[in-house]
Amino acid sequence: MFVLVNLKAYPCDPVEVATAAHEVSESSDADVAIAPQAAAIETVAETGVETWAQHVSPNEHGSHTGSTLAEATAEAGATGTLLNHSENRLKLADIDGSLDAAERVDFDTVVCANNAEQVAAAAALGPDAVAVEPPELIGTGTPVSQADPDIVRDAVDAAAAVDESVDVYCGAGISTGEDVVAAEELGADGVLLASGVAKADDPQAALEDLVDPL
Ligand SMILES: O=C(CO)COP(=O)(O)O
Repeated sequence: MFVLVNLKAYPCDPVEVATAAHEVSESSDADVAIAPQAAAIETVAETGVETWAQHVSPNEHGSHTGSTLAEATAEAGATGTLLNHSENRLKLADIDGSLDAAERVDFDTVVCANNAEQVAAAAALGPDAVAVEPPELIGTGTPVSQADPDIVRDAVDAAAAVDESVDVYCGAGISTGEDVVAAEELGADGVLLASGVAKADDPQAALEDLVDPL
């Protein structure tokens, strides 16, 4: 299972979380990656953990003040990017443009979506993976696999109907190893989570618990 920890804009120590994630990834069957704030990509990548951007712009080098370029995040050490997170929704054309930008630097890509219909649309754009995250469950601690497992099943079917090669992750409310196993049993290839690790008193223990049953 792929475990992608999105640090959002939480006030955690990204290097502490990344160091723990690297250790847990090395000593378990899970692949754990961290998506920190853009400004922390370099220090996070230096820990050796797989490092992702939370977003990249469709823009290339040029007069684009405020843009987070795929090229800049790649130079800092990122190897993948989230796109269209529910807290940073994009227009369809911008998702497509950002996927092109990600392709320029050979990034892995995950396009987030709220439901199966959006998963199908996102899968049609050709990312490596889509992630279904019902916004109403984000940050609640109630996992989508428990609140409405059909959301995950339907997302898996919707992505496969469009493109079998697109992986499906699920997220929202995931914080325990039991939640990760439930996601796997529903057909997900990975999980996307945030507060269960970024807001934990002991991020290393939270990460160990997440991958323990895998
Ligand atoms: O938005 C999420 C991951 O990108 C999910 O957040 P939580 O894990 O805090 O519910």
